[in-house]
Amino acid sequence: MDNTLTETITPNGEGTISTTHWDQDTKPIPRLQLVDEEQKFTDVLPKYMNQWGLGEAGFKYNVVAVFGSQSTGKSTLLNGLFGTSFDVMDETQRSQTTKGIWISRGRGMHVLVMDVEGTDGRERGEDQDFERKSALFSMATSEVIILNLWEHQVGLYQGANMGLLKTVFEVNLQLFQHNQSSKEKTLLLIVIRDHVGSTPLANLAKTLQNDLEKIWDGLSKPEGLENCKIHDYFDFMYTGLPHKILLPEKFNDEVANLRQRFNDPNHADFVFRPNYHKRIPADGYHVYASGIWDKILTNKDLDLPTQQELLAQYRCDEIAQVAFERFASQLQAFKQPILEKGQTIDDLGAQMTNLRKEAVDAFDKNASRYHQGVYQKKRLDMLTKLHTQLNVYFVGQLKNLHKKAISLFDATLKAELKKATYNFSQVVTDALRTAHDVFLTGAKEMILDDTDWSYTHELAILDEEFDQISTKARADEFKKMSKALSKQVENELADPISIALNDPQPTTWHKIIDAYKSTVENGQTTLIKKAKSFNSTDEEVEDSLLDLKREAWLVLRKKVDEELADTMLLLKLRSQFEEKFRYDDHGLPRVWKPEDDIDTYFKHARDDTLKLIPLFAKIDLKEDEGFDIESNEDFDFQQSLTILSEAKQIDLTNRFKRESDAFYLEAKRSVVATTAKIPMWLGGVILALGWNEFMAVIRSPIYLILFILLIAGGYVVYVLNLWGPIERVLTVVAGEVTRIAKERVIEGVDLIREQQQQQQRQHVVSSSSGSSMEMDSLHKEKDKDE
Ligand SMILES: Nc1nc2c(ncn2[C@@H]2O[C@H](COP(=O)(O)OP(=O)(O)OP(=O)(O)O)[C@@H](O)[C@H]2O)c(=O)[nH]1
Repeated sequence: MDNTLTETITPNGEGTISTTHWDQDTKPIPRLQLVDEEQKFTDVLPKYMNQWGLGEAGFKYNVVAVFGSQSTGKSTLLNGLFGTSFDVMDETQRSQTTKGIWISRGRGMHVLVMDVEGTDGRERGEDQDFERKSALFSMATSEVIILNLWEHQVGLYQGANMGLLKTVFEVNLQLFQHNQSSKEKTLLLIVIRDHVGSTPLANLAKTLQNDLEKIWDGLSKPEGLENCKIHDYFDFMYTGLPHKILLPEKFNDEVANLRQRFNDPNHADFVFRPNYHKRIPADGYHVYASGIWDKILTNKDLDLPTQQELLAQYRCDEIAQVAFERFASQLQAFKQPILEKGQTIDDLGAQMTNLRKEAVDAFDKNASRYHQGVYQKKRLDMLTKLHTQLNVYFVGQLKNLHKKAISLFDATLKAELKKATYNFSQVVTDALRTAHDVFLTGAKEMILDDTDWSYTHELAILDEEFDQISTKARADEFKKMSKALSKQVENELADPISIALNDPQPTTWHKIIDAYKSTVENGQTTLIKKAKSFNSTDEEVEDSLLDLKREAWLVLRKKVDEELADTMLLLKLRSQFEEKFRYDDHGLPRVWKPEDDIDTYFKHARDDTLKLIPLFAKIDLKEDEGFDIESNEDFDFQQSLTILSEAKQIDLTNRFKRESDAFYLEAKRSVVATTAKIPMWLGGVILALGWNEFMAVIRSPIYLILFILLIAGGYVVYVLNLWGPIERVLTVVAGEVTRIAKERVIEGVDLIREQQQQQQRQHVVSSSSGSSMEMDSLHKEKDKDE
């Protein structure tokens, strides 16, 4: 059988089967016992629905059930009408054939056909229980009920068929008692079998209709439905069929005609009107039908609309679950690792939209056919569930966008600030714009419709971080600038301070202060220029200028301290002193003569030099009246003016005095040296006394050669500067000789002592016993020796 049957949609929106496509529907159509003799509902209906090609039919299928007394040719009629293969009674047995409820599909049409066990069955005796249950089930699940009647039973108001009809009406009222506004109708197609024709069908129909209304009126109706009419719930159609056995051909022709009413939507008496449809999507039919049967079995109130709602809830949940599982599996493979690695996913928003659309479409496709209230609610639930899942990605991506924007901002700032020239505030503005764009573009792209997702909080945090980064960058740049300015100040101040302090004068400090002022002025000009690019406020600039002044002053102090460190200061004093003491007014070195008054010179020079100590001791602002630098808790200007403490000054004075004394002595000694010359006569005496020795040397060639060698050797030693090595060699040799000589002397002394001890031992042995006097003398001698 072709399961992919095409359908046409009728103007009323319902699908129906295009008969031209059913030509190949010739294979046997499987049938299924829906409810068995044990009143158990089948588990395999979904499988059969698929086999019949109705699994995906949605609303495009119809259901018809047949009702009637046992062995009234119901199965025969259904097989003839729908091409089904329900069991037909064997003429020879005449026993009940249809047990329970059977179902199959009509050949060439999307119609579920139910063959219901005949009523009044001998096999069941008086048990009317199953009749009621099967009627209830058929009414709840079918659009059209075929009622099978023998012609001769028409008018027999008290007959078995009338009991059956009463049951049908009663159960129908039960189905709608809880939802009285519902006007779902069922078509009762009454087929009069073995219609001979002597009584026109119309007359039979009229009689039957009267009977039916009588039955209806006689029903005890539920509360609220007391005045309802039979036509509120039922439409009626009547048809007659000739005797099958006696007029088989006519019977077949009429059955074929009757089939048209089920098959041709354009037929005037087409039975499957949309308002009869139970609105149960084909994929939920088994759940619905089994649920109804379950309710019937457990004797619970069977309320059709509630059943439909329950079915909708069940099926919508099922459909949502399938759609969600598919969505979840797609989502799982959806680059989660990328987000975990801190990277961003391109087009995440578009991809999430697609995934969501796919899931919602899958849900809508099947679930939209169910109860609309339930469907809409479940759809919202599903969307919430999808959004919860997707929100994880939204939040993850937002976090990574945040990181991306921060690192971009940071990197851009760093790169731009490395350049030789830049305008800080411009650099920050540009970097901020770029980073913002990256974040906002990514964040906006991810916001899905119908969500309350927002990135404003993240954006606020991001802005705060941008602010922190730019503030830090600004502070760093300012620090760098201050450092550069300090360096500049240091360089500019170094020479003037050094020069001024090496040539101490009363104006020394004035010169230094002047240098400080001009340096600070230069620095301030630079600072004001740069501060503009930092968008600094006047207050900030003011503070920075003050800082610069203090900074520069500290640099000045540092340089002064270096220049006036103890050794440096003593050096300066000594050079000043030497200048005055050792050089004359023309700057030439003084050669002291005995007549020079060294004491006076020395005193003047020393006193003048010592006067410099108080000059160096404190920065003098006499000539710079009003010069001041605002102090703060870390900086005390007045205190910074003192260079040398009192104690230090005394210490330096003493140390310098000691050093200067040396110059005095040296001067005195140089006078003595120039005065103590060797007198001329002494040369004459030496010449006279050494004349003979000189002549002896000159005359003796040996002496002369030795003398010349001695002189030459001495010259070589002098020229090659060998006196040092020679001296060391001589020292080593002398040391060695001394050592050897000492050893020899010790050896000699030991030998003599040994000989003496031997002699004494011989003397003691020969006198065998000596007097104590002798022993004493011996001991004394030994002690003496020792
Ligand atoms: N007189 C008469 N007999 C018929 C007609 N149609 C079928 N039969 C016979 O009636 C007998 C019962 O036919 P079924 O089709 O089995 O009747 P049924 O109502 O399905 O029987 P159960 O399923 O047992 O209730 C068979 O022997 C048929 O040949 C008919 O139109 N007129």
